[in-house]
Amino acid sequence: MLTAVSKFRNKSGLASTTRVMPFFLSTSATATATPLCPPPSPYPSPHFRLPSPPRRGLAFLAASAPQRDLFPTPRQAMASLATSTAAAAAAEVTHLSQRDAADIDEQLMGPLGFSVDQLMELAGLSVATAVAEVYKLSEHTRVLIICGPGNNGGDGLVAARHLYHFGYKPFVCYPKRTAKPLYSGLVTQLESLAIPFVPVEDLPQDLSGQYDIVIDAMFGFSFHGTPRPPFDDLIQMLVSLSVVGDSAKRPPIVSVDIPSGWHVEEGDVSGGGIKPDMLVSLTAPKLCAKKFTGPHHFLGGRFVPPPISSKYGLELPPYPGTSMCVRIGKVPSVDISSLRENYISPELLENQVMPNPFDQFRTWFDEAVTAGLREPNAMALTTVNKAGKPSSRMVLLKGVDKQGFVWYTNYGSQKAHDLSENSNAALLFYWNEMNRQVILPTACATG
Ligand SMILES: NC(=O)C1=CN([C@@H]2O[C@H](COP(=O)(O)OP(=O)(O)OC[C@H]3O[C@@H](n4cnc5c(N)ncnc54)[C@H](OP(=O)(O)O)[C@@H]3O)[C@@H](O)[C@H]2O)[C@H](O)CC1
Ligand SMILES: [K+]
Repeated sequence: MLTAVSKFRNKSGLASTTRVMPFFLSTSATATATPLCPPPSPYPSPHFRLPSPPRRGLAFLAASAPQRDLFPTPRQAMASLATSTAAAAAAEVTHLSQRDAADIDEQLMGPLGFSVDQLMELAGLSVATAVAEVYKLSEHTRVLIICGPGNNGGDGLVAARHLYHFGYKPFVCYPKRTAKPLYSGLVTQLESLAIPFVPVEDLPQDLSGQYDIVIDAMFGFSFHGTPRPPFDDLIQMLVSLSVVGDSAKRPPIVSVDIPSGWHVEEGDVSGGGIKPDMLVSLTAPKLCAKKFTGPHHFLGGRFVPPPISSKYGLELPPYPGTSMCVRIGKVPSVDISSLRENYISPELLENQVMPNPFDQFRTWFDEAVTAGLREPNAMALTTVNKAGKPSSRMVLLKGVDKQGFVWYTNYGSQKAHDLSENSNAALLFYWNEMNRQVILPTACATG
């Protein structure tokens, strides 16, 4: 029997300690082969249910389906904040003419000292990270990248390499290869990764069965006129793909910089062009992007120096943190029931955990810190008032030892008030990235 401790601060700032009543620890981690938690069902229960308390003491759960709606990770919260901030700024984003896009390119690679390889690498990396942000590896693995003869095609080749390293399985269709060292080098890099190059004639007319994502890297801002073979047929293939009604049943189309075949400024003039699900604009969106109606519009190419921004009066959203891409435009409304993740962590058996739950907690906590998780000491504290009404909030663990878990609050807080009326409380640590959570149902007492 051990004790959890909470320290309370009074309003004058003086800390006093709250002794938490004893709680029981499971010391029965015997060598049975019973999983502590079964593999989760991929289908969430239609009913909201509070987790049933574990047998006694600390419960260590691995690979368990998290209660996402109740408990977003700090990273998710950050991402959604960045997303909504960017969406608010979307109205202000500058759209470039074809001429300005080409001018900017020339200046970057002239007086501003960039090389095309460098810019292409950053552009392709942006595309790969944007794709990975929207289309999770757990549900989209096979990526077909159709590359054109120019730099847009080069971006596609670079993206293919990064997607490979992110764990995707890329396939490249590159029918008109450009005989320059930059492009042949990119091809060699992909060949060294055994990424298949698929001839146009080997592509199935209906791409839905073989690929989970199709990346259109055929033409960018230098496209003009109407598409010539073999790109005319390839574009038609993507057009037929996008008319399949149910977007969940076909691979999404991701266009790099410009939906290929669209007029760079006017957009899909005939109305019979590609309708991409996602557009990754590079440097700044081109005028045609105003006609993009798909759910995901991202900006990539995080390399614009101030002389370019000021010369062209560029209004662009800030990139969050170290990200290579940022969402612009409307944030799509999410079908909450479709949010699920496949958990592939190994099961956790009773005979794999330490006999002393505090030792096990400390090991997992240290692993969470070492893994670089943000605020691994954040925990949900649930208290219950005398009327039996529960309330939860996030608090920070300030210490742990064999006497218990320590956090701070002041006497005036609701949690302190609840605890003074009712000593029942629960703590929950949730380390999403490690597929782990620790639950402590316990009784607290001030001291
Ligand atoms: N600063 C940036 O944002 C950067 C963007 N990058 C990417 O580069 C493209 C622009 O690349 P560019 O090489 O200038 O142009 P395209 O990729 O659009 O393609 C030009 C080739 O396409 C041929 N073409 C043009 N029209 C047609 C057509 N109707 N049918 C068939 N082929 C066509 C063209 O041949 P031509 O003989 O007609 O001249 C070229 O071979 C930009 O959009 C970004 O994706 C950089 O990677 C980094 C910097
Ligand atoms: K494109």
